[in-house]
Amino acid sequence: MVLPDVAVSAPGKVLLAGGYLVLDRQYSGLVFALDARIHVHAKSLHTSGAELSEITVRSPQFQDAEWRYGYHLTEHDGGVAVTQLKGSSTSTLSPNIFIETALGYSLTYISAISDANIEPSSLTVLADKSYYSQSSSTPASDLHPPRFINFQTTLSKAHKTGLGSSAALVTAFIASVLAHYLPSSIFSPHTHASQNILHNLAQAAHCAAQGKVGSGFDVAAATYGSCVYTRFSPALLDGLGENGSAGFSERLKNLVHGEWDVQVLKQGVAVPRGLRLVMCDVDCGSQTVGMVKKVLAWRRDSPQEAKELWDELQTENDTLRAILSQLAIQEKATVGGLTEIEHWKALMEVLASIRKLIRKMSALSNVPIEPQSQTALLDACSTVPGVAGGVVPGAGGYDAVALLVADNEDVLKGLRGLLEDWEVSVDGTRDGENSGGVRVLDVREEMEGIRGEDADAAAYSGWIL
Ligand SMILES: Nc1ncnc2c1ncn2[C@@H]1O[C@H](COP(=O)(O)OP(=O)(O)O)[C@@H](O)[C@H]1O
Ligand SMILES: C[C@@](O)(CCOP(=O)(O)OP(=O)(O)O)CC(=O)O
Repeated sequence: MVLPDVAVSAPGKVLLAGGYLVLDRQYSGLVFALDARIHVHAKSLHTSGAELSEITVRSPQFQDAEWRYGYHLTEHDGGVAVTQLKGSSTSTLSPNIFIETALGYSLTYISAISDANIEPSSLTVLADKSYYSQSSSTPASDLHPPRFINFQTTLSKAHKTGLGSSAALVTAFIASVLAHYLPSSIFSPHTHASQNILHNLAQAAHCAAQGKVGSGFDVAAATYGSCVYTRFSPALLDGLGENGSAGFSERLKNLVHGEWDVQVLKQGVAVPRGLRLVMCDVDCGSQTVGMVKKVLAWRRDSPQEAKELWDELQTENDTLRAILSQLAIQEKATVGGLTEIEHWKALMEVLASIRKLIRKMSALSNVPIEPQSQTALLDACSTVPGVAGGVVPGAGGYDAVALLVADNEDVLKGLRGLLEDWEVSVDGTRDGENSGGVRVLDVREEMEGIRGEDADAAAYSGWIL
């Protein structure tokens, strides 16, 4: 049977409100998908016959980014095991744990639910520019710059901008493999039922590859798009075991088809017309390792203090969502009229109030969630005309700020002007040490999650072998 060429894309994310809180099912996170996407194209691989069971994955925007896998059904219902094959002249032996795990989980799921013949295939990963801070390989004067650029470095040397590349990659990759091997009556990225399957499978694979169970808001955004996210109980993944262990195939199928207590609310989540999200990447060698552990340790040690603060934060986060959604419904927020309406003031106030509570959490937990240099940056951005305010997104730290601004070019110009010579330094370090510039990323919010793409799209030509 001839299997179709397919392409699927998944968006990046920003957790605008609810960092840390979202780790607990009692609270939720307001997550926006971003229009920076990772695409995965899949097609049949016509081998010369030397290696029959082979799947090749390439990420051609990076140097040495080709991985070849052999695969076979294991004994005792252990699922489909994949093993990285020795490189050809162009392929690398350095593993890509996210791709390897996503491939093993997808093939195991396919073999558990169907008789599909897993023929050799070739997958190509293409990421939008904003995932990495590398300077573009195309001149700025180019009127029609290509969608995908050569990042001219290796994956391990590339400087990530924190948009959630591994979650978007794993989600798009699994969707692409399922869409390639399964008939569209069984899996199609647009149907709700398929999205639930994809979400569950991607969460399981992403946790396995990461070696930890986070809240999963990034995989939820990659699948469903912008939403209010209440996490799944981590216990759901208990007992799944490793790919290849006896009975893994059945356990994975049951997990993916089972009831998940995750909650994804899309209604009432919007950025109104006339407003937009802006992400700024801070190029600062910050050390954020261990921040989650430290915040959770503070919460364990001071449960009452933490509960009061988190409840207050949740209320403000809900208010932020409500203001945005009311504005979206009213659609009064035209570019010219926006600053006049009452909601604009309310939006500024709620962002300021969220920041105040986050700074309180920073102080109480002694974790630099909104460190002083980010306070200075956010304060300065908030003085630019047309900027309602901003926050440190996700876990916070020195890496990024997210702003809500009137959607027009003058505001962006104002911001770029401010940031041109701005330097953020890790608090307590000397000038120039551990410091870096700030860049407005070319991304904005987007409502949609996983998306089937045209496999023959012109943007892919030249990248697919
Ligand atoms: N474009 C890509 N091509 C291939 N692998 C990728 C790509 N983007 C991300 N990955 C995989 O995801 C890993 C990065 O994941 P991680 O460090 O968790 O970053 P993030 O916070 O962006 O998710 C990479 O080491 C690689 O395995
Ligand atoms: C602390 C958190 O609630 C949010 C972290 O959000 P980030 O967006 O900072 O995450 P990474 O992209 O994984 O670095 C942890 C979680 O929800 O898993």
